[in-house]
Amino acid sequence: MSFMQALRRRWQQADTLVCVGLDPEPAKFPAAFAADADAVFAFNRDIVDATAQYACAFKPQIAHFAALRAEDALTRLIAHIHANHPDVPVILDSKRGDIGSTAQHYVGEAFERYRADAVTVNPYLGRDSVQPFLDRADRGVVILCRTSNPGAGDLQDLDVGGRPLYQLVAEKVARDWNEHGNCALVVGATWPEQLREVRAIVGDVPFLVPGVGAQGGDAGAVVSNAKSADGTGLMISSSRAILYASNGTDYAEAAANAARELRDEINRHR
Ligand SMILES: O=C(O)c1cc(=O)[nH]c(=O)n1[C@@H]1O[C@H](COP(=O)(O)O)[C@@H](O)[C@H]1O
Repeated sequence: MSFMQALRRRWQQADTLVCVGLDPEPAKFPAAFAADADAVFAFNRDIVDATAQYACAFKPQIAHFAALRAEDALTRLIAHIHANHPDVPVILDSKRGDIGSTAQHYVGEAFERYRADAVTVNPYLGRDSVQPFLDRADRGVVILCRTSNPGAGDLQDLDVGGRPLYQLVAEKVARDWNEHGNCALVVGATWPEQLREVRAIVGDVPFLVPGVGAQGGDAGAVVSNAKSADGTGLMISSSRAILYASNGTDYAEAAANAARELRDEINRHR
C-alpha cells in the first residue's frame, strides 16, 4: 500500500489527524532513562506504544537522532513502528534537497536505509532535485511550503510575479509535481491565513502542519482553515508537547493524554 493510501485509510479508520513528532532530547527524558545506554530507542518506543492509537502518522526528526549518534536507534524505532503499529505510516523529517544525483542518495537514506513511508523535502533547488523523490510513487514527498518558524516569510513571502513564493510552490506541487499523487505540503500551524490560502490553491493535497503545542499554533484554527472537503487532509504534528508532557514515571500516560486531547480538540472543529 502506498503512503497516501495508508494515510487516508488511517484518517478514516482511527478518526485522528494527529501526527506524533519524535524529537529525542535526553536532557528532557525521565530520570529512569539516565542509566539506560539505549535510552533514545527505549524512550521513543514507549512514547510510540502509548500514543499510536491517537496517531495518523509518526514523524521522527533525523537531526535529533544523528546529533546523538543514535542513527541505529532511529532504524530500530522505525522497524518497531512497522512491526507493532503497521497501520501508522512513518514520515522521516530530514528536509533534504540537493542536485539530482545526490538527491538519489537521500532517497536511499529515507526509503531503503530507514524504511520510512514518506520524507520531508526542501524544494529550493527546483524540480530536478525533488524528482528522485517524486519518482517513488509508493512513498510520500512532503514539501516545505510555508514553514512554522518566525522567519518563514523572509524568503517564502517574496513577491514572484505578484504572488508570494510559497503560493507558487503550492501551485507547482499541486499542478506539476504531483503526477503520482504522492505529494504533501508543509504549512505551519502558526499561519492560519496562509493555511487557508494554500488550501484554496491545492484542493485535497494533504498538509503536514507542525507548530501546535510548543510553538503556540491553534489546532482549531488549523482545522477550520485547512481541512479538505471531506474533513481530513491534515497531519497536525506535535513533538515536545506530547513527548515531554511529564518527566515523571507517568511520562507515557501523560504523552498519551496529550495526544488524545489534541485529537479531540482537532475533531471538535472538523
Ligand atoms: O518539517 C517539519 O516537520 C517542520 C516544519 C516546520 O515548518 N516547522 C517545524 O517545526 N517542523 C518540525 O516539526 C517539529 C516541531 O516540534 P514541536 O514544536 O516540539 O512540536 C520539529 O521537529 C521541527 O523540525
